[in-house]
Amino acid sequence: MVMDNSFEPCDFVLFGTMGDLSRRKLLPSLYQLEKAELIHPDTTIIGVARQEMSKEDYIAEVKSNIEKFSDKALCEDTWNRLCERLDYICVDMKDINSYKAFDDVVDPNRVMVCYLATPPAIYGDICRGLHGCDIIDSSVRVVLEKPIGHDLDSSKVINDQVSEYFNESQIYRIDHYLGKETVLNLIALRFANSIFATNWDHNCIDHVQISVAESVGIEGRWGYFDDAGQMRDMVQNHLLQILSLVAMEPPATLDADSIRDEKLKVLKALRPIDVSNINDVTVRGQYTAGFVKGEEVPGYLEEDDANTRSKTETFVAIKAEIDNWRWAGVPFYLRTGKRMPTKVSEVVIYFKRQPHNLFGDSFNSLPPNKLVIRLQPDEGVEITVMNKIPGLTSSGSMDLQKSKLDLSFSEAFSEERIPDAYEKLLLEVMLGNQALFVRRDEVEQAWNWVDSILDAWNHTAEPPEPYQAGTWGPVASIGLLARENRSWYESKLTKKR
Ligand SMILES: NC(=O)C1=CN([C@@H]2O[C@H](COP(=O)(O)OP(=O)(O)OC[C@H]3O[C@@H](n4cnc5c(N)ncnc54)[C@H](OP(=O)(O)O)[C@@H]3O)[C@@H](O)[C@H]2O)C=CC1
Ligand SMILES: O=C1O[C@H](COP(=O)(O)O)[C@@H](O)[C@H](O)[C@H]1O
Repeated sequence: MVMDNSFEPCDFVLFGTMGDLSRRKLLPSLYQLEKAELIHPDTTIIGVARQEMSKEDYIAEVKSNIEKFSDKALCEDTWNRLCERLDYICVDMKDINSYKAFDDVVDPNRVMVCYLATPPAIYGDICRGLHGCDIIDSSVRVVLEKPIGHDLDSSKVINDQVSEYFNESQIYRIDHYLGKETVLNLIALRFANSIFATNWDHNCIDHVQISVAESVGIEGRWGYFDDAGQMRDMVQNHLLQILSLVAMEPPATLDADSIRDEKLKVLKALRPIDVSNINDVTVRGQYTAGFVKGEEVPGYLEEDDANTRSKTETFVAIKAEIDNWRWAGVPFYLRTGKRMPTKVSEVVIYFKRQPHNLFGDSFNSLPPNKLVIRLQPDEGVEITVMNKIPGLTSSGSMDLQKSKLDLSFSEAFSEERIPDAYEKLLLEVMLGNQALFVRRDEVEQAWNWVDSILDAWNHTAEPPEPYQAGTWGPVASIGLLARENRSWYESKLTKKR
């Protein structure tokens, strides 16, 4: 391990340590960081929840969770080191008096990281409670989970509550897609390769597709999901972050604000969608019963705890446009949904056809160049290029064939384990690097764009279009591209099934 001066020990406090996110993602990620020897030897990890539990019981809980959610058998050596760091306190986060428990477990002279894996509605209570026991100073960092709010106004309220006690430089807003290796690779791909850097605009690119398909349904989270829908759950954050990275201008440096300034400019340039164009540029759907990977699954309205009249969308497709010099006339088609045939996230850049045909019919019948960036799974990059079919012809013409240059990360970097996004983000927050976290103005600008779409959907009062689980969404989503003589990219992962 290389530990430089920025690597300080900290008290890492995990609020909501018994919740779903902590169990499935955060605790296993801390274990992986321990395994990679990336946690400072003096760092402590303190779980906070409202149930009475001894430290020993907490440690046993954490162990069984890591065993359940890690991909490999527990490494005893790693576990022994991790469990030495663990402690637990019982706090009712809404009760200011219960924060006294912190006095016994945190050291005021060390950096404290407060990870709020709780409902956002209690972020304000937690900040007030920490302030009440006098442990907030400029060295304390607070990590906020998404979604921050339900719309622009409620997100401002939450951000204001947190900002009463923390400066923006202390606030780390998580969008876990920013911790995915392949999402980060968008920056490397664009700005470390002149073949892409110089061709990345309306002169060369016809359109862009961003698809984030999930095969899972709502995973027992009806209460949360029905209030949110796919628009708030996925588009407001993950898809708009991917879009910003694909479309942003080159940042001056890789420091946090250089990148965030450029992403913000993209979000500000998104053409508003409202009642005047909602039906032309958006499609929303809701899954009905069907089969995913051969297994029968219920429809959204038949999920546990469902309100059978819900109009919440589980699928969204949008034709987005960015009104700036670089992207004039280049549509960005976004698509995301639950209960689709397979889990796959891809960005596909469709380049324009060459202006003059030297090659006759074979040129016209082949699609122009395409760059496919596979974000997950089977992470990699694929480029479609034209080649001459080898051989002799009497006419002197050339017959073309498309071929693929396919770089699969698992083959190219076979020695490297691809870390989970949360591992990367937990490490960054311990290092105090904000580059992979979302700034307040980005969150609010994203809400601004999304709110207008949600308002327009409410105004039209039309229900989402049904689509059968295990399909690619409502038929209208095909129409969104077909009427412009385009079609959704068919992932090679779908073809493999
Ligand atoms: N789960 C996921 O996959 C994802 C979650 N998120 C976000 O992460 C956050 C946590 O989500 P998730 O883990 O699913 O939620 P859960 O409801 O599973 O967990 C929340 C935790 O907070 C605790 N809590 C709530 N109120 C209090 C209180 N007053 N005092 C003490 N503890 C309290 C709960 O304790 P108790 O068990 O006692 O109720 C629970 O352990 C949310 O902001 C969510 O939007 C973001 C992306 C994905
Ligand atoms: O934030 C969320 O993301 C997951 C999808 O994340 P992934 O890393 O598995 O692609 C989504 O299922 C969940 O509903 C949402 O809250």
